[in-house]
Amino acid sequence: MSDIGTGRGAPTAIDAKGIWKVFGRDAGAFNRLPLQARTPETLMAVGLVGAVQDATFQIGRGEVFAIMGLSGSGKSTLLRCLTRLIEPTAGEIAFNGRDILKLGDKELVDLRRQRMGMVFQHFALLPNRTVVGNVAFPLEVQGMPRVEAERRAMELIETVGLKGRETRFPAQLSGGQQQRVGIARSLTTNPEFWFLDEPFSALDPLIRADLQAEVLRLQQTQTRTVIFVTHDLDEAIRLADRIAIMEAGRIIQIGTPEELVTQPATDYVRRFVAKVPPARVVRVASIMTVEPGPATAGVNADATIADIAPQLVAAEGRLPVIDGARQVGWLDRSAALATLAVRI
Ligand SMILES: Nc1ncnc2c1ncn2[C@@H]1O[C@H](COP(=O)(O)OP(=O)(O)OP(=O)(O)O)[C@@H](O)[C@H]1O
Repeated sequence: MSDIGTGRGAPTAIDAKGIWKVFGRDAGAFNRLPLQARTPETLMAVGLVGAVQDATFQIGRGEVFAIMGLSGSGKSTLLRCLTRLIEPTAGEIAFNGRDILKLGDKELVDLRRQRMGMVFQHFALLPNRTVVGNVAFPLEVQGMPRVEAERRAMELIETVGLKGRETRFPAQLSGGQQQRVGIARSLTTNPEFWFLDEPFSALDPLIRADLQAEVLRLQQTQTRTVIFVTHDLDEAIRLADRIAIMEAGRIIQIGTPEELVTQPATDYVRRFVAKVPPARVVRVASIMTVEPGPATAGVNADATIADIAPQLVAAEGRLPVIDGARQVGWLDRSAALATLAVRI
């Protein structure tokens, strides 16, 4: 399988270690608790809520990383800790090796303005600015002359499919269009880190699918490190290289969609992924026979079995598997068809 885009093998962009976020009247009491006493039960006994508990993970540069779980499991709190919109109670967070919890206010503002883009469920557009005025705003804040900022804004407005609506005000747009403005605005500064918190959940299914496709398209043209929160497994599978599953403040498994479906760590994860058809997540590379050969055409090692269903229908026997321009193996047609038919 290719490492590009999966973040595997890529340098670590975000390194989070032992992150806790505790809410409560005396949240400071948490840091006075001995390490072994930092359990949900003890916290509850002293009137604290462990919204995020001991989260440790790395995200590779260029990786799309989803945080998912049921309502109240701590997804938004974790995302906000990563951007320091909420200060973690304990833990370490490094971006490209630099500890962001040690940044002063000005450095943090600079980091957010120059290298982070953020999109939230509620669009938070400026009501008195037009579409182009909203999208250009982050660049103007950075000091770019208005004409230049608006020129760059126009490019992004076109990218998100809002050309022709640039002089409208937010109130004159539908929810989906407003969210597109939010997406364009979050990208004007060409951020290295893109944080999205349930960006599409207020939208109807067709617009949602359009915007998901837009995110994938943008990711192919300008690779960035993307961290997004969703409670929609379908969305996570579609967009993410890896998914972190949270339950009651803890990350209980991190894996590719295929790993979560084929090797769920707990019953909770198993129930979460129970409805996912394996063919949607199992990749050709996982079930092929490794055997280099001379073929230059065949099925892509990185494709899912569902992706190659039309080729399976037409094929006989086995299909060459291609990675880049090389044949890396063979895919047995009946083994692949079994994935389509079977639940794991
Ligand atoms: N400011 C706060 N004060 C106290 N408790 C909070 C605060 N913010 C969040 N919590 C609690 O922390 C836990 C995690 O909340 P969070 O919003 O991160 O969950 P979530 O998984 O994003 O949920 P949802 O999908 O419903 O948005 C919840 O129990 C919530 O009640």
